[in-house]
Amino acid sequence: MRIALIGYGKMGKEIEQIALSRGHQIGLIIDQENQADLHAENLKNIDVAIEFTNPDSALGNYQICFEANVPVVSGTTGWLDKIDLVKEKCQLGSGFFYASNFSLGVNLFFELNKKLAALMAPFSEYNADMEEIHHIHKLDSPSGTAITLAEGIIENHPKKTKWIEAASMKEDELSIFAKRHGSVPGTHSITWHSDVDEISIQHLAYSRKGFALGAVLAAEFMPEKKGFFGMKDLLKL
Ligand SMILES: NC(=O)c1ccc[n+]([C@@H]2O[C@H](COP(=O)([O-])OP(=O)(O)OC[C@H]3O[C@@H](n4cnc5c(N)ncnc54)[C@H](O)[C@@H]3O)[C@@H](O)[C@H]2O)c1
Ligand SMILES: O=C(O)C1=N[C@H](C(=O)O)CCC1
Repeated sequence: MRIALIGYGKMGKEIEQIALSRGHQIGLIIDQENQADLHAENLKNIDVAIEFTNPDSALGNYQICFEANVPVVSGTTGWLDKIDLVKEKCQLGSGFFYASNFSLGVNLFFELNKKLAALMAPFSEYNADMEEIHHIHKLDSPSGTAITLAEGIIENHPKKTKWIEAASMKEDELSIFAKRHGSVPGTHSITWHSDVDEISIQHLAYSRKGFALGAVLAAEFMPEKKGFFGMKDLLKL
């Protein structure tokens, strides 16, 4: 496959290594300095674009790819307030794959988190909170992964109706504590506390390799696809 990398930062470079090792070609690399090169002519022989930039640039990049009929895999977080615009484009025939976290381990963790929340539903003596830790360069907070985890709890626990990024004493609010340290690739923990004990689950990424491999597998899934896809479609979870 010929891949366009849009965003050649920490993730773009990691994805390049995995894509080359799986026999793909990188046909185009776009970063901030040459963003004007992202246009239909340069996308002509591209099978799929992989986009990891930032919350402000993502939607514009998707639109250019959609106009050029190139499917997009994106992991950029912090832009989901505009997701309806992307879904509308997908209904009109564009192809888009999104995951707040592309790693297999995190996607298994999403399922475990939902099951634990459902198990806790009848036991009001337990209350949950969440901690996420990432590197100091991360722009968005809480992480996209933390928001997906929070949504998994809210869907499966009748008392939780919203998340907040602060300590809350309200029973219906799930507290998320976002911390930024050094070069941490991504750690997410959920703890259910009672007066007598606690149960914690944690996912800790050792590096960005798991995210990058998931993004390349998503890219391999996308050529010729139309519609909006996610990790559930890829992993059949
Ligand atoms: N879904 C996942 O599994 C996953 C994993 C890691 C990171 N992320 C997300 O991916 C995004 C990128 O992460 P990163 O660690 O690679 O960040 P990064 O800052 O290292 O890289 C982003 C790159 O995008 C470039 N850029 C900025 N504006 C651009 C534009 N208009 N066009 C093209 N390139 C542009 C920057 O110059 C930079 O090189 C973030 O939103 C992060 O939260 C998601
Ligand atoms: O390094 C980042 O930035 C990460 N972003 C994603 C998120 O916001 O959840 C995935 C983990 C790494």
